[in-house]
Amino acid sequence: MAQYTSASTALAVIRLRNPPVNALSLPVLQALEDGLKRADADPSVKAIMICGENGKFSAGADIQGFSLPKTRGISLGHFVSLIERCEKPVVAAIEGVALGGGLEVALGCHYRVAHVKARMGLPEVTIGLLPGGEGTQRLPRLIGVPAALDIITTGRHIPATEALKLGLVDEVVEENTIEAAIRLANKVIGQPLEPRRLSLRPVPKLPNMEAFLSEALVKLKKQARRYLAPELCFQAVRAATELPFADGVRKERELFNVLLTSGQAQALQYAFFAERAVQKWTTPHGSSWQNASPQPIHKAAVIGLGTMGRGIVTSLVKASIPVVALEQNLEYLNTGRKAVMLLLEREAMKMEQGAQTLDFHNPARLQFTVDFDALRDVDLVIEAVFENMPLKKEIFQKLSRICKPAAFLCTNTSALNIDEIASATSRPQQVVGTHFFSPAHIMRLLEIIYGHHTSPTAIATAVQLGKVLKKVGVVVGNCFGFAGNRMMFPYVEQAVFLLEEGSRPEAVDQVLEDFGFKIGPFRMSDLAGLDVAWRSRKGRGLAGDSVPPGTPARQRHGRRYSPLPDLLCENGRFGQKTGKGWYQYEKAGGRTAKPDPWLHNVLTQYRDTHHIKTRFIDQEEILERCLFSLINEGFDILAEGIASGPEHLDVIYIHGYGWPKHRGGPMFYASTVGLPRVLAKLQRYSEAHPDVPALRPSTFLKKLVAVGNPPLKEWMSYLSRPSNKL
Ligand SMILES: CC(C)(COP(=O)(O)OP(=O)(O)OC[C@H]1O[C@@H](n2cnc3c(N)ncnc32)[C@H](O)[C@@H]1OP(=O)(O)O)[C@@H](O)C(=O)NCCC(=O)NCCSC(=O)/C=C/CCCCCCCCCCCCC(=O)O
Repeated sequence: MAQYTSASTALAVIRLRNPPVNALSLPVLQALEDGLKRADADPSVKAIMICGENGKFSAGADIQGFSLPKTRGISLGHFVSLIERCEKPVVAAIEGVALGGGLEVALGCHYRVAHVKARMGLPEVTIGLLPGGEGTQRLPRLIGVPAALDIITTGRHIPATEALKLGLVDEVVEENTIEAAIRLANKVIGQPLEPRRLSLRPVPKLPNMEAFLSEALVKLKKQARRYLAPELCFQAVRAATELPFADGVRKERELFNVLLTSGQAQALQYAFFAERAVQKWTTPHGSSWQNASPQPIHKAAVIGLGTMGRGIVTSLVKASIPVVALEQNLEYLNTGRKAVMLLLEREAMKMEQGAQTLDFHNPARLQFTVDFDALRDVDLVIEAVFENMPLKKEIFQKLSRICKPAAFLCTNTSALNIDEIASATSRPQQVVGTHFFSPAHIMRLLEIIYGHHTSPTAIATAVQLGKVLKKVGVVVGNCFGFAGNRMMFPYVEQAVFLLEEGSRPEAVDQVLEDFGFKIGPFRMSDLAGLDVAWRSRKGRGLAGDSVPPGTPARQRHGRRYSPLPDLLCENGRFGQKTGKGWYQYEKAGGRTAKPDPWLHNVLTQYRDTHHIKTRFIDQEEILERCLFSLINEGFDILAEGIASGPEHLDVIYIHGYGWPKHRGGPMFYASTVGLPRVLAKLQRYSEAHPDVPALRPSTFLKKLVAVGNPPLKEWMSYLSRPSNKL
């Protein structure tokens, strides 16, 4: 828990010990206190060093423990103050990470020595909290308000070199941190400790403190979208500028308790563990890390340099994987090359700020070609051409002939059948879906889709590739739209139905943006381009010439259908790219959405033509119909074994679809609303709209309500058998 030893007669060593990251549990903190008291009482001890076991200082308070009743009333500040008040110099030896409560412990120490590879930070804001171990009061006193506010409100990790520049640490070493800390401890024995006690220091003044704080608050509020923690972090830091230390600490504790009981902290902590849970993937057939080893990818290829392909190439280059980028002709290749180079230059500039370099001018690292033969020696190919099954099959047939037998063949598709694509090859076991999200070099989600024949090794290799690309890879089964888009279809469908019934794009978007989405469904469709889904609907016989004559305008296959999106496309309104879609924009490619009187007129005429009685639709109905239909689909996906748990769907939505993280993801949100309420509302909406299957409650949801609304982590145990539609 925390081991007490002595490095020499004069030096006591307290080693935090709680693998894997030395999280601060109650036993760790108790042992820390015992160690301090023992060292204080021992006259032969002249200095104390605090370090962490296994090359990691500490990743902070044990996040699992926040909700436990036994931790109520426990103050980390008490332990940090004990360190600071120590009459013998205390030196922190920081290796690996010192995060959250870990860094607060280090701030209680009189001196800090860090290894050059160590990272420090106060990431509590990312789990819905604030640094509640007096960190909001000590850090501004040490490094000033602007830097402290940045670190506390963003939660970003600071590399040791930056920490040294900021004055967060006293020394950075390249070799043995423990020895360097011992040296420093021996050097400072006998020196006055008062100036080293941060609680006694004043907060450094700024000539324009009030203006600085007001501006920072405006910025934070703009980004927060109902996410409480950044603003409360701000208030705690402001308290440090206005109040004496002890009063600031009281304020910090008060704000911490508001966050702890807000529900947002619970959602964000759930999201933290969900992200880690999905990395331990399994499939209904029993494949998992346990029985599959990823193969190394020394060289990759990307086919197609459209928007997706460009982002994927950029991601691979950033991960130092040599890439062959292939296009169908020289004209497309040159356009693609220029676009990729631009992206890489931008990325290189960003990386330079963090003292990293990006080498992409070397042809051994990035090669552009129109020749499929250049793909002979690659270990993995990612095909990223547009969503056209015959084209994808033609490419996979070619790849099957040209690539070496061990090569993995990935398809970047957002909905198409992996098995059908794999059927074009002689190695379906090596075919896997890799659904990147646009922009692919920025968005963190990677949906990894296994087909009927995909081998565990191929899945493991794709998951490992995701890790190397710094993505969150979520393994799902094969069905139309996979997990993410399949849940998105009913959401967007409801949004359009709401327009038919009387609402407007701006009203629907506003409700969902107020809920916390980055952008509502109509702004999102305009951004993505309405033509993409139109092409898909035409391909599936839902729109255009392939619709059988005599089909009612607002019905397909006996279900309600809205031709409104088709109508927009027929008028050349493809969204931002054409300057018009559900909104109007300042120009083609413009970003500022303005309500469009043209659309409002079209909606009025449309309702008249189809004899739809317009009614006022309130915010509650907008929110529930959009979200509950999406969640309902999620329950079907779980029941079919397409995703292995609700956490998977939540991670997909947080990292791929702009779901507000402080609401934990759609399935977590459903659990907070209460499944009986979700079911009751779906039943009501379904009765009002019997021709909309997406509103018909899922059998699995009904079952969970019937068994008494169990907690989310128990849901999967109510499925009688793990099944998959494959
Ligand atoms: C950067 C990381 C540290 C490491 O990243 P990586 O190498 O990629 O590894 P991971 O897969 O992320 O993590 C490995 C495993 O470790 C688990 N983990 C990581 N951090 C914690 C943590 N802080 N608590 C619990 N468990 C943690 C992780 O789940 C993995 O487990 P598994 O292998 O999947 O099973 C990265 O992990 C990271 O960023 N971690 C989070 C850092 C963070 O957010 N820190 C802030 C924590 S909040 C805090 O410090 C708040 C302080 C203020 C007030 C506190 C008041 C309460 C005081 C005492 C309460 C003590 C409760 C005690 C309960 C008890 O005794 O039982």
